[in-house]
Amino acid sequence: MENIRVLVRVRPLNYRETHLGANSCVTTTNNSIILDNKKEYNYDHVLGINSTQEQVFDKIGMSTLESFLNGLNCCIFAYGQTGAGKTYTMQGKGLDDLKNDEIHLGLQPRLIQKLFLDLPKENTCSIKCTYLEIYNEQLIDLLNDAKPQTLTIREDSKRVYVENLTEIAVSSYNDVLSLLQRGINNRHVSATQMNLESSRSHSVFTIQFEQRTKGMYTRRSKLNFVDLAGSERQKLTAATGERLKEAANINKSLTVLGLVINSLAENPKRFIPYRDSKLTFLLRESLGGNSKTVMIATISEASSSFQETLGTLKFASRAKNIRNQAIVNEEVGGNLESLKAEIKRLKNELQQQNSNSEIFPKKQKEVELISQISSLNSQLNESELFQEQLSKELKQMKEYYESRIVELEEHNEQNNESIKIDHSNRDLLLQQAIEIQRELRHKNEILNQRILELSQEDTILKHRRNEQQLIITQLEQTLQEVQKDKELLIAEMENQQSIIEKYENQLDTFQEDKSQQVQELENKIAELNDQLQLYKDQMDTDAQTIEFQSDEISRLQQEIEQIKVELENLQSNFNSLQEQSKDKENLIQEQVKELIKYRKLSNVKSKKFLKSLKVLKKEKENYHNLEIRQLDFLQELNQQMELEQTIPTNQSIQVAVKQKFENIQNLLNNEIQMTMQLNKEKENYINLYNETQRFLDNISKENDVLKLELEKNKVNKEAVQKYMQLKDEFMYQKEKLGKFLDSFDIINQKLIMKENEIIKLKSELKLEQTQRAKALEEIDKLRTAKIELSNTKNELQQTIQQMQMNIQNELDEIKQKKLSDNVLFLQKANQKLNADLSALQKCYKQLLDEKEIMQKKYEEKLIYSVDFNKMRKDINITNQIKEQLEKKEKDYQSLLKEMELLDEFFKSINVKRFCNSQTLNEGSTSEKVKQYFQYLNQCEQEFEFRQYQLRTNLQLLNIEQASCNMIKEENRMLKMQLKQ
Ligand SMILES: Nc1ncnc2c1ncn2[C@@H]1O[C@H](COP(=O)(O)OP(=O)(O)OP(=O)(O)O)[C@@H](O)[C@H]1O
Repeated sequence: MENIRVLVRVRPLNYRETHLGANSCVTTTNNSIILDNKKEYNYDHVLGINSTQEQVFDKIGMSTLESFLNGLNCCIFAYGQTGAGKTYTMQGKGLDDLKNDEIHLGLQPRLIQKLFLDLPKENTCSIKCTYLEIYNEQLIDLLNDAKPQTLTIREDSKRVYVENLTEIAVSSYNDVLSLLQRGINNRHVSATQMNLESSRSHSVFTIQFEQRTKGMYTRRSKLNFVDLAGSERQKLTAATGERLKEAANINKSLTVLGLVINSLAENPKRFIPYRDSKLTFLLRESLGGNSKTVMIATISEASSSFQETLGTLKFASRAKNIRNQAIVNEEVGGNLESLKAEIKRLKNELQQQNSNSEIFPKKQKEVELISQISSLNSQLNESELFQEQLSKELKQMKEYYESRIVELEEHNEQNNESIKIDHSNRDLLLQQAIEIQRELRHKNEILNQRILELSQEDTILKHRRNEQQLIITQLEQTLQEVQKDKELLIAEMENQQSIIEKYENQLDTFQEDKSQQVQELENKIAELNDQLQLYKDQMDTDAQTIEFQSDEISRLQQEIEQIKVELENLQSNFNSLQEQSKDKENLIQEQVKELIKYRKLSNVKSKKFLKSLKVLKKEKENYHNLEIRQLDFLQELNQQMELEQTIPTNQSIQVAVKQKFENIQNLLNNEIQMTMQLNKEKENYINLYNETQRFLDNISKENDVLKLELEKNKVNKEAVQKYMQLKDEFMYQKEKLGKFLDSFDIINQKLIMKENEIIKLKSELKLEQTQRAKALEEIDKLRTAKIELSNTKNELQQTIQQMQMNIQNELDEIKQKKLSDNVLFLQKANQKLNADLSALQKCYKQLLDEKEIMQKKYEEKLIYSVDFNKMRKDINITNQIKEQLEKKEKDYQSLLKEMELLDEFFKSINVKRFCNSQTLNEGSTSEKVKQYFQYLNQCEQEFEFRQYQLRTNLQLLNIEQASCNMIKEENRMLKMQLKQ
């Protein structure tokens, strides 16, 4: 019996407590705590605020591990106020996110790490883990990610267990760590005012350790790590709603735990209310049962938590008084019922496994099944060997007893013979024979019984062997199914791998295509960009030209405007000139009228002129000169006319001027005619001459005017020319403008076309860009898909690798380590067995030799009793003899009496002989007495000789017995070796 060990750990003030102005209210020594109220509490271990995780492991981890490995059930549970450091002490910090710092590594991972380091080298053990939590009085499997279902606690004659709880076989520290992380992630944790990551449930992580010791002995031990939810005051935690319900349930189960601990501490024999809560029911063995239990009580040094600390310390003190009795859980394997139960359990597991789609546990189950099958196989092999050994033993014993019977028969016969031979000693021999016969009968009975027992054992063993064979075939079938499953899985995996490879190839080709497409698109885009650039450049130059041309247009428009203004001016000038020419026309008309008047007047005057012709004759020369001058003037006029005709003037002016000049010419012709007439009338016309002179003066004046007019006309002509030039220029510019406008339109159209093209290209580009974006998206998607695929592939590969590793490692390690290694082990064992077998064979040979010797002996002895039946017959005969002997016994009895009488007589005779010898010596002996004495002496010698013979026979028997014992010992040794 051993008390629960208690370790108290004090947590330093945290930020919140410091912030709220709390002080330390705890003083610690190595194994005591002194509170502010000066009360001292003593425990097995006390760790102060500066304690490390390593110290916790050193204090309780090492010893617990040692006990656990030695086959004792162990339990470590952490109790304390919420936020006092239970989880920190048990698990450590950051265990759930793989960032675990070595320093903060808790007791649990440290112990597991050490466990795998300390495991026995021979592959004779298996480790399984379970992880559950009790949340709101419901049991939840933390290792079953698929469907969180509540579990039920069951109890059988041996143990309390949780039905359908996931058990996972582990082979390394990392395996356990990942299970822990898996469970921690599934656990109910919430933030409360007291702790940001407060455990809202009690968690129980169990490691089951099974170790096969020598032969068929199996040690099974369990190690529970119980991280209790924190005891808390609702006021302090300010819990409401769901948190309040959780807190109520936590406090309720902790109260029951307290009651159980109180009851156990006070009187463990009275009723203990284990069943009042799931926690206490589950931990029944750890509290007052078959377990080495350690309690870790965590407290805060804060004065604000004084009441909670006091409560925890009192609780720990009570727990310290609980006494447990841990025993090594070792049992002999190979029990048929247990094997059957195991097979049933395995079948159930297999069924469960089949219904379970998860590959990993399936594999584990498979591995477990294989290992269990192999262990069953080995057990069966062992039992077979054992059976073989037993049958050998039986055979040997049979042989031995047969030989013994023969020997005894021989003895009997010898005795009988000796009885026959020596009638005189027959009574003695008869007695010996009776004894030997009795012994023989007894031994025979024993032998028969043993034979019966052995045959019964044999039938049982055969039956058992058949059953085991059946189990093995069933298991082999299961194994085959499992292997088929495995093959199917492998095929599926290979299929998946090929699909993945196919996908990968497709992806690669698709990627290549896409990258080619992208490349093409990029090239096209680059080309389009170049074209666009070119168009842009062209557009820029076009825009520049347009700008320039628009400048030019505006300049030309300005010029046109100016020309228009000038034209308007010219038009107005022209209009004024027209008006002037009209005026001149009127003037010429007036002059023509005047001329007509003047002609009338001259007609009138001609008469007068004729009269004065004579006067005129004189003046003829002058007139002739005048005529020449007039001709010159006419020529000049004609020239002017011609000139005027060449000048594109107003038609009406020209016509008017022409008419005027024609008129003037006609007039002049008329005048010439008239002059001619006047020549005749020259003299008459001298006056007229004067008048004409005046007229001519007038005409010269008019000519001057006309000259001026002509000059003016010249100016007009220049203006007209300029106008025409300007017009031409205008027309040219207009034409140019038109052309330019046409080209502008063409350019515009081109530009529009280009713009359309650009828009088209832009839309194409956009399309391409969207396509490209889509393609890029697709590529991205594909990349992500590829990454996902590659991740999946990697995962799958990892899973495959892991599975393969698991299969290889666990099939090659467990199957080939446990199976292969077991097989190896078995092979080794087989080799050993073979060696043993060869040794046995040698022994067997030896035994055979011995048997041969024995047989020889037997044969030798068969000379005496040919066979067992004969021997039996002999026995019957012996029995008959016995009967005879019994008859003779009576005679013998009477003889004995006679002997006694004789003895007495001998004694008396001896006395007498002594006396007589003395008397003989004295020379007074009769011859008859002497002879009688001689005979007696002979009988005595004979008797002694028989006695000696019997003694030697007895010694021989003892030697035989010793050799038998030796053989037995050897057999036992061999059996032991076989068992090993
Ligand atoms: N000995 C210690 N040294 C330093 N920090 C500690 C110690 N013990 C606990 N802590 C810190 O205190 C906080 C609360 O600890 P923890 O979660 O282990 O408390 P708990 O008792 O498990 O609480 P609950 O019952 O609410 O789950 C954590 O941040 C932890 O790191």
